[in-house]
Amino acid sequence: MEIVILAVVIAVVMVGAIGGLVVGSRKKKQLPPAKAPSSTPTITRPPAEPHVGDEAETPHDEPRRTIEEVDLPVAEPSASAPVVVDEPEAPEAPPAPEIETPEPTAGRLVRLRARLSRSQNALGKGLLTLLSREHLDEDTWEEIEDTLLTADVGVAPTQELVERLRERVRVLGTRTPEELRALLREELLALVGPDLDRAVKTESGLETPGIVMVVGVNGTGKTTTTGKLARVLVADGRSVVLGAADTFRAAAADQLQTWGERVGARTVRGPEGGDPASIAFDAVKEGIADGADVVLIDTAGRLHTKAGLMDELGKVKRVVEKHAPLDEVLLVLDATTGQNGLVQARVFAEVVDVTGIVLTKLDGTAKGGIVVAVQRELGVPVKLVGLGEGADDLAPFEPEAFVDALIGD
Ligand SMILES: Nc1nc2c(ncn2[C@@H]2O[C@H](COP(=O)(O)OP(=O)(O)OP(=O)(O)O)[C@@H](O)[C@H]2O)c(=O)[nH]1
Repeated sequence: MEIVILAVVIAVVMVGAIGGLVVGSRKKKQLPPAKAPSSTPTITRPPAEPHVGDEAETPHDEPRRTIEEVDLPVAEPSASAPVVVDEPEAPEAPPAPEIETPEPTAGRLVRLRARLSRSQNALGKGLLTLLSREHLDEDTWEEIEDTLLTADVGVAPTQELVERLRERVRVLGTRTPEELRALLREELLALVGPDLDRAVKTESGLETPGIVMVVGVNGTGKTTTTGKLARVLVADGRSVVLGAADTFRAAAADQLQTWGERVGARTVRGPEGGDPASIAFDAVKEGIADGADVVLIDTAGRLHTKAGLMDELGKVKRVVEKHAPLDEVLLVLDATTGQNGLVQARVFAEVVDVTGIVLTKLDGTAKGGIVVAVQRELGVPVKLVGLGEGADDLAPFEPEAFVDALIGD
């Protein structure tokens, strides 16, 4: 019996102890949060990377906050953390080139006449001064002749001009400056050839586009001229395809393409060092497929003395003509090279039937007389003149405006 009583007492004590424990633990959970001791670090928003001008430290009088009072820090991309972007950003496309509106071609030579000032001073003004002398003796006529030769007019045209001037001055007798100017104008104009057909032929008259090929020795300005001509045509409302058959000079195709993009003209090009004839062929094919008005083919610069290169040019022409006949073969001559240009002209004309001449860099020379000489040499008219490096510095050649620019106002 005593044992039973003892067991009951132990049981009661144990139940009481367990109950107290449970209650105690519940009480602990319900306790208000203990105030954090001052040594406990508070979790605050991680300090942002300091910027120039930021305070170096958090102000000390700012009340400390407990963990419950602090908002979770908003995740901020740090310099070291990888930035996760939902969608990979597409690489930025290069901006589409802006299509330019080229200047109208009419009257360009008049606008650019100041660029002929070097020829004007050497040729036009020089002649007027000499002709205005009171006594036109043999020495003076010789000086007049020299002036013409120095300006690259060429021997035969110079002699013809001097003959005519002598005759007319003699008939005129006393001369006023106005009369002399008019006389010189007339004679220079007759020499330049006011009646030659100088239109760049870009209309084939067939279903196919007009085809123009641009040829010449190195560095005369073929690519630049092809680009400028594309602008002239676009300004006149024509659609143009460019053929970059200059596969010799690495940058030529890029250069041509840039010219084309500026006026919205497509460029057909091939691999560097590729076959120029096949690129020219493809360009015309593309022009036909596109229904373009004109295909302009730029060719590599080649020395007229290299037979292999000249044969290649003949091949380009023949291959293009499998599509349709060429409407225009423009020979680009650098006006500053003077008489050497005439030799080039002769050889190119033999190989590819040059139909028109482009005289470039007339802005940088006193030798404007080359216009006369080269036409005489080839029997082919100067159709365009380059008067600067600007995009619209290529002008249709107008004999009147040219002579007026030479002799000044
Ligand atoms: N001042 C002046 N410079 C010009 C004229 N035409 C072309 N040029 C410059 O002449 C240089 C040669 O021109 P390009 O068009 O590259 O010559 P290219 O004949 O195609 O040269 P290659 O392909 O190497 O034979 C460039 O710096 C042009 O800007 C012009 O009328 N006046």
